[in-house]
Amino acid sequence: MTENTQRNREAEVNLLAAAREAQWSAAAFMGPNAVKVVSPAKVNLLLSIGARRPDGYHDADTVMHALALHDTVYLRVQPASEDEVAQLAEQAAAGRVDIALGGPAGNLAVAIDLADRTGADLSVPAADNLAFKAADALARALGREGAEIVQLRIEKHIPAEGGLGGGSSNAAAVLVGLASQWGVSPDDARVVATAQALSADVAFFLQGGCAQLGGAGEVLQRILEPSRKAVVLVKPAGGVSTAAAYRAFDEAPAPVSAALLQAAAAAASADGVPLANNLAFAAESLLPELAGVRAWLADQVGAENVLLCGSGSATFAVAESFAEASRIATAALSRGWWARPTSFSGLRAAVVPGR
Ligand SMILES: C[C@@](CO)(OP(=O)(O)O)[C@H](O)COP(=O)(O)OP(=O)(O)OC[C@H]1O[C@@H](n2ccc(N)nc2=O)[C@H](O)[C@@H]1O
Ligand SMILES: Nc1ncnc2c1ncn2[C@@H]1O[C@H](COP(=O)(O)OP(=O)(O)O)[C@@H](O)[C@H]1O
Repeated sequence: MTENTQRNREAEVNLLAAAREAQWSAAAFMGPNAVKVVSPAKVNLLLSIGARRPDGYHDADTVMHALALHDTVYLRVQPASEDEVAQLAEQAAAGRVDIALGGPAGNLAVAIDLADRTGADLSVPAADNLAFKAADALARALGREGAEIVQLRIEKHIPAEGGLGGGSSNAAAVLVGLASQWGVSPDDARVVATAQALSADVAFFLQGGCAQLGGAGEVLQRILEPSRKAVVLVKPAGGVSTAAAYRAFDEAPAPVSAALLQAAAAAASADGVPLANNLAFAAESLLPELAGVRAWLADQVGAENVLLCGSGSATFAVAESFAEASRIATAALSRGWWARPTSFSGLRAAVVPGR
């Protein structure tokens, strides 16, 4: 190969890399076909798991609260020809691109760029991403049979397997983003039913703020006044799988006391809800380091209440102020844990207006 041919080949490769990069750049997500969607984290102020049902799920009475900590989902929808989608399907089947095919007629091609900013380097194949499952389910629910390409860029600040609901929140963000692109209200009954069918946490993120949910955790019961307090989150390196936590729970189920449930039911605002989580014991049996995190947080000056986030592995403490939350987070980081100061918020999965 001559020096010139070599240089041309390198230039070609660089151009290809630049074109690929440009496809995911911020500019690619501007314009009428694109939206930016905020995708918040949650904690469960109350998580009261009950009996295992015949369908394998458990009854759940929970009060969830959105946090200011959030992922950002950029979403672009492009009409395409059937040939284009068929070509993408062929390339995906050959393993050349990571694109998932969904919709009622395999007509929806979904490409996902997951940019993990939590330091964990999360990697999920497009077909397994909850964001794809949401796009697929909504396209089916709305009977959208036309060929379309959906491009998603998910900037993750919420650590996975933390009990912070990041994946579910991304799914809710995709429902809301696609609904806006497809001319449907986010409160449309088909969007709500799709969220509920996906999971309890997805259903919550359509509502956001502070809410009490029943059923298996997907049935909205009532809305509570959100808290304005600061929160510190601490998570050790390991995660807890939600399904594994529920399995461990079944080996030693212990109910939340009736008095506590009554106090939660009587609370009109988030600040009046007593903290409780009867999945915590099961999660600690799976990841014993969690007991150490809990004890350490409870010892910190300025940390008022300490509780495991859902099925773990993050733990939260309500802090006296954002400054206190930041100070505790810094101390936790120096112990090698992931930690963030944040606050309770009234956020829900919602399109950011005016872009
Ligand atoms: C525990 C909670 C608290 O909000 O969430 P995380 O803390 O994991 O985020 C929820 O109950 C989780 O909700 P979500 O994460 O949406 O669960 P799903 O994907 O529907 O279920 C994952 C698995 O958990 C088990 N599961 C979930 C919910 C439920 N009420 N009973 C169950 O037994 C099932 O084994 C299921 O296969
Ligand atoms: N968009 C996504 N973001 C994070 N995790 C996802 C996503 N899609 C699928 N997952 C998978 O779901 C698992 C649990 O994710 P997540 O919802 O963040 O945890 P949790 O239920 O503990 O809050 C991850 O380990 C990952 O494999």
